[in-house]
Amino acid sequence: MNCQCGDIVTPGLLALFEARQRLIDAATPLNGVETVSLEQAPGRVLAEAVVAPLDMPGVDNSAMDGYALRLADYPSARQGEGLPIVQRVPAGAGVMLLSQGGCARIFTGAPVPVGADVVVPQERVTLDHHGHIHIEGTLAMGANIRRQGEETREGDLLLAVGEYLTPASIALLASHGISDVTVKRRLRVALLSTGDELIAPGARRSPGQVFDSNRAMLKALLAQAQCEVIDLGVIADSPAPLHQAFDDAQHAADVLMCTGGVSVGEEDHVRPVIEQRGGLHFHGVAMKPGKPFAFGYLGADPLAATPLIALPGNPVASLVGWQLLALPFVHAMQGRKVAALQCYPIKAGFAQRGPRGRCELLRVVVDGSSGEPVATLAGGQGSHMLTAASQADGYLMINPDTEVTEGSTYHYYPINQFAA
Ligand SMILES: Nc1nc2c(c(=O)[nH]1)N[C@H]1C(S)=C(S)[C@@H](COP(=O)(O)OP(=O)(O)OC[C@H]3O[C@@H](n4cnc5c(N)ncnc54)[C@H](O)[C@@H]3O)O[C@H]1N2
Ligand code: MOO
Repeated sequence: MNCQCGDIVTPGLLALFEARQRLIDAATPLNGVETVSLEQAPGRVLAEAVVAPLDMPGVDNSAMDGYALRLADYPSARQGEGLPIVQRVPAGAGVMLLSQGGCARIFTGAPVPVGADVVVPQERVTLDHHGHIHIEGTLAMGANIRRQGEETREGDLLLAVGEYLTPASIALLASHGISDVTVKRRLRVALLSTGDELIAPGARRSPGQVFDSNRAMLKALLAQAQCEVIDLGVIADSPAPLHQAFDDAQHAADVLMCTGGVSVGEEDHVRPVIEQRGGLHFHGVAMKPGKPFAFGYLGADPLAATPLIALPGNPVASLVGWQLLALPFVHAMQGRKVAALQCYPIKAGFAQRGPRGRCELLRVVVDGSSGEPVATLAGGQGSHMLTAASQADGYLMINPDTEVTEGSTYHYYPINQFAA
């Protein structure tokens, strides 16, 4: 499905998906690499391709607890006197040779003795008082044998450069005996909040003060994205401390991320300071929430400069700006393949006035209990309201100047796609 939203937007604002693409295109993948153990590897990005050092499985082995035999001996096991059990092969045993005229008791994962060409599960076998096996039903050549190299052959590509290491890919590496991998080094992100009203969670709040929830959220999101965070704390709403903090970040980090002070009021100093220390690629995206998002750089030469992402202060605007715009940029910087956005059509269980000149991401919960899934609002939709954002299953994307009518279908973006 084409996960887009309308691009006829308020003049001066960049269309959401164009902004996303410009961020991805502007990212320069990291060069540094490091070797880490599999325990440290989940979530990291492969810097070197991994090829299979050996065949998988290593030998022909049984897929069932049962009996290994020659298919040629099947008639006597079916109708005649049965087949004597001449061997026992537990998992971990070496490769044996099947004695003539007999079968081997075998267990799942154990090497199939040379000479046996079929394994019959024990549920289809009865034992007579001589200890011979008798088989129910038919047998096919090779049944229940997992062949050496049927999954991978020595030298096959297991994982390509740029793969993000999931628990399943870690298991794939471990199953091939690989204990460490070469990954991209972590992206160093300097993070700061701006705002004279901000205080730390845990402090006592006076009227007019606001707890700095954005920095807590962004630290969690950056950690989830495997970034190393350089926490520059809260910076006052005035140009001099911002200059100082940007200067520190420019030399210590791969990317600077800040939140707040990026809108148009005279207390919003982020944009002018960026312009004095480098420049802006764009400022203002046709999305609701998240409109004042800015992407710029610190340094004279845009190609050698430190990229800067300025997220809006309103907490949900900051969250959505991270998920749709900053995260793909981080992935591209990490040398990771940037996944296409996932969305699918879903019915709205409510009506509401549509957004003006911006794509709106409504925070919704999805109820599938009556058969067809229906999206309802997760709570208040103000961009300062974290309650709905914390409860939402996903976003319903509403095109600019489009009303939401109950029973109509809209693009739904599950939130869990932004977790990895
Ligand atoms: N005249 C206009 N005013 C505003 C516009 C506009 O286009 N014209 N845009 C609005 C939109 S949309 C947003 S979003 C906000 C974003 O403004 P800023 O990025 O400059 O953010 P602040 O003004 O600093 O703060 C806005 C709001 O968010 C709270 N905040 C800020 N930082 C944090 C933090 N770290 N943790 C929690 N909450 C934070 C702050 O206290 C304010 O309530 O601008 C609109 N205004
Ligand atoms: O974009 Mo603002 O984020 O609407 O509140």
